[in-house]
Amino acid sequence: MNKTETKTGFEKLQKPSRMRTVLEVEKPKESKQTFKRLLQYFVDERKLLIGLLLAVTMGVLCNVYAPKLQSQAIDSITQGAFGVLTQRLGLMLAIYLIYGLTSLFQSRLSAHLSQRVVKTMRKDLFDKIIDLPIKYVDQHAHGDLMSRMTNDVENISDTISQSLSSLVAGILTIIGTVVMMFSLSWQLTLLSCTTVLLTVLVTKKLAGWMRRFYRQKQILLGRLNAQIEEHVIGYQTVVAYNRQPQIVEDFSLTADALTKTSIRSDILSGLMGPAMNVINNIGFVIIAVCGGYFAIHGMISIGVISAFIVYARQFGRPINELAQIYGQIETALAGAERVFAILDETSESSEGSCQVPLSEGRIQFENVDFSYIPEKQVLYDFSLEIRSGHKVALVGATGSGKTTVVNLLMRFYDIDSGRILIDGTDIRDIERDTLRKDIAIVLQDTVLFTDTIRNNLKYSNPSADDEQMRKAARLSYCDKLISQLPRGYDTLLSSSGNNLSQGQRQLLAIGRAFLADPKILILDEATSSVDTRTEKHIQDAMINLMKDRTSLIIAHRLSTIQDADCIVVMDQGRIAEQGSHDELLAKKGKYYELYNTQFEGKAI
Ligand SMILES: Nc1ncnc2c1ncn2[C@@H]1O[C@H](COP(=O)(O)OP(=O)(O)OP(=O)(O)O)[C@@H](O)[C@H]1O
Repeated sequence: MNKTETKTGFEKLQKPSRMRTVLEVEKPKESKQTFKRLLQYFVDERKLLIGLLLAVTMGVLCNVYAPKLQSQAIDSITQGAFGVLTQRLGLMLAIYLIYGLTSLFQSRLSAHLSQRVVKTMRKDLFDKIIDLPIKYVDQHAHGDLMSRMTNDVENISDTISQSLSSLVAGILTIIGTVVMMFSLSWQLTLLSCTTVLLTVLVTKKLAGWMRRFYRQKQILLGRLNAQIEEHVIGYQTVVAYNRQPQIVEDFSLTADALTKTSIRSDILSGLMGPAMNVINNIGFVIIAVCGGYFAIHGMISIGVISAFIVYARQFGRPINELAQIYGQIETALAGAERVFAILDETSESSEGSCQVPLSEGRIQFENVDFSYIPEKQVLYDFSLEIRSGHKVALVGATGSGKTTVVNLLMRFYDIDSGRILIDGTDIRDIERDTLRKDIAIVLQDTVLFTDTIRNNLKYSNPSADDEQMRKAARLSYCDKLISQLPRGYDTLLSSSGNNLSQGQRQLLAIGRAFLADPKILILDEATSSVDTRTEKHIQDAMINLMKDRTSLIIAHRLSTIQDADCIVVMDQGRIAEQGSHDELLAKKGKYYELYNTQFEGKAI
């Protein structure tokens, strides 16, 4: 096997990419700390936890005491004490019955406990993801976030339900068994304990490796999910460019790496059982040889040897189980680390204490500098004043920073320096919710949800009544379109509105913005061509919507913004010029160039 073949699939896949940066940033945390945090989720369910611990303790007591009774029963046969024998057998029967009942309780309680912990964890995670700054979501593959929410949490849940009672029972059984063994023969007990040392060493080594592979496995699973998600969403583009073979190849590459890592991880967990068996058998040999020797020399009775053989098995089984559980817990901890890494991200704070609704909708950008990533500045010394009720258009080549201006006004990102004021108040002093309540945004990539048209329209204002909703639909020219649908406002949009055309979706988005009744309006003019009739409807709807509101339009076609109060021409993050359409044409500068380019039918 050459050197490359010895690498895991995971290592081979470590190609430079944006994902890689993300993966490398998340260094594993202290497992003790992760364990403590995971434990806290259980402590919060203390009633169930205490119930489970009681049931487990009861079961262990029964299990540990039964062999002693067995030893006494055997010795009573050799001594001919049949009264004692019947009594011991009766007691053993009662103990096994109680053991059966506690096992039943244990499995029920542990199922409830694990599912409740997982539910809380999923909720925390979802609340967090919903609250994360746009910046974080932008920089992380969505499939990976989903993978943490589903696979990692599921793994923690499986581990909890399978291992928690075994873990507690195992520890208690070992303690109880050692006490009982000591009460029978301290010499044999000490000899049996030599195997424990061996077990601990082997377990620690194997579990460490398992955890490493699990981490790799989950990262690859996250990447696989991200690939699937991207290609399902962008399926049309994939098919249009005949990229199916390429994406199948990319998918296979990740899937192969995942398979290799999974096989290695499975082999390791499979090794745990046989390794423990070997160690146990060594323990049996020690008891058989030394126990026989002690019995011949009259140091212990036959009953004690029989009890020791049961105890040795009882002692070995939880050690075996603990060894395997330790491996599982290690992998669950690796999953928990990935979950906690998201929980530890700083939420988008609502900062700013001002909750007073915007009064006029006057916007001022003052010497704003901004960069998404430190080494690449996007806006330079950007200053602009938009008076209340005015209509301002941002134009400029692609990548010149138009969308960025909007992102900053919405506080999706915070500026590096300068100020943005609305009605004279710095937007950092306004509570985010208050700020966003008075700003509506209509993007060219309209987002609709798999829900009824009614709920999609009311998304911006759930308390609006049907009358207001119909009025908004009328003003946004989508009432006709809705009336032609089989169930009108109750028509269910399938897969996020894919059963509507892009133009129709945009009309609904305008209707939604109407219902929000905002002071400030942001319009991202659609670049995609829709039929002329729909385009006219969209334009008329936008004109209606802009009436008496401060509007900021990201314009792609200069023909639609000639009546704007001010046109701002952006060039590489700076304002190149600004003024009315006529003023800018007269200047014969950048705008004039752009206008002529479009007039000649070329793209800007
Ligand atoms: N999330 C992001 N992270 C890093 N850089 C970004 C991000 N979004 C945009 N940029 C960069 O910022 C610059 C300005 O982008 P912006 O989207 O504001 O341009 P635009 O004028 O709106 O372009 P278009 O007309 O194509 O929509 C571009 O160089 C772009 O690569």
